[in-house]
Amino acid sequence: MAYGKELAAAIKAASLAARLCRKVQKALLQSDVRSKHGRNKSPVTVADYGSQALVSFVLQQEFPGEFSLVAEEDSNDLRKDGGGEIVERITKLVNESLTSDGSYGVSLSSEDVLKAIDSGKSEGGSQGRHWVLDPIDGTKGFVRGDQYAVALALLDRGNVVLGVLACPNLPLTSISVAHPHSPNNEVGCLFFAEVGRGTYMQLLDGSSTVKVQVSAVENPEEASFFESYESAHSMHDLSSLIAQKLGVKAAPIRMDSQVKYGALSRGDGAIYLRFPRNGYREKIWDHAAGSIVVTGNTYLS
Ligand SMILES: Nc1ncnc2c1ncn2[C@@H]1O[C@H](COP(=O)(O)O)[C@@H](OP(=O)(O)O)[C@H]1O
Ligand SMILES: [Mg+2]
Ligand SMILES: [Mg+2]
Ligand SMILES: [Mg+2]
Repeated sequence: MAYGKELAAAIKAASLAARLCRKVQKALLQSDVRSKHGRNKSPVTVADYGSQALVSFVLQQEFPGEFSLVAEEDSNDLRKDGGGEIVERITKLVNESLTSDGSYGVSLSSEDVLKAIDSGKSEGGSQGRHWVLDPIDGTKGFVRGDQYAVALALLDRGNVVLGVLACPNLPLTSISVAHPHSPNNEVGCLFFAEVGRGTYMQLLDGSSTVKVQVSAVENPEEASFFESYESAHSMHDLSSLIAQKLGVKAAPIRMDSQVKYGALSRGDGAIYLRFPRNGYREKIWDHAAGSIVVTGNTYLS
């Protein structure tokens, strides 16, 4: 495998981060949510920071020396007055995750954690290799108790060459309109794809790996479509108009985050419609991992 070592490290990092996120989501308190930017009220939680610190730390352990990470969060707000207590909580969470895994016999200081978060400040680019991370994609879903993903991808000379999507709340079985989710179904999937090698899904503990396929439906009348849960992220009235013009009959499946790409990659639905509002600029960490997971079987070698 051309990127075998990178893929194994990415799966490991994303799985550890997903475990941390699960724990925080279970115990979620309103005080865990910090308003990151006063202007757009994008939420960020201890889990977003903890996940980024963990992934960054694991990747740097696995690839010392050659390391570039483009990631969503930074430590600016944490370093402000009053951030100390939250940094301690993040540090505790990160250390608990590392201890439970047992592969890295270290304990990080608060400063180590802040540094790990800030190693995600690379500008990326079309030369060399860059990791791309969304430590929690769908923070709004995470806070609501819904869907979210840890999304990690690797760019090599400008191309996405591997992607991992850990989706702790996605049912193992299809969430299509035709197969409504039974409340007893087990949840927690991880999708991974490497260029030329196809897309696979496994449980979050790494077991039960299966190859997945996108939907074979060609007739829009039989297709269902995914869109953002948040109407502020994608214009629902426009997608409903387009779905109608396409002849799609099913109601939209609204879900947060790149979990939509994971669900698409295994054929739960056939279409993903996303229409950001005027002026919004998409970020690479919101699509890099999802894009290769959904197209992973396209150019099999
Ligand atoms: N006004 C906007 N328009 C489009 N996307 C937005 C947005 N505001 C935030 N987002 C992005 O939408 C992502 C969630 O995707 P989705 O809409 O599919 O649930 C968010 O990721 P984060 O939750 O990582 O910040 C965020 O980057
Ligand atoms: Mg965000
Ligand atoms: Mg995101
Ligand atoms: Mg995010």
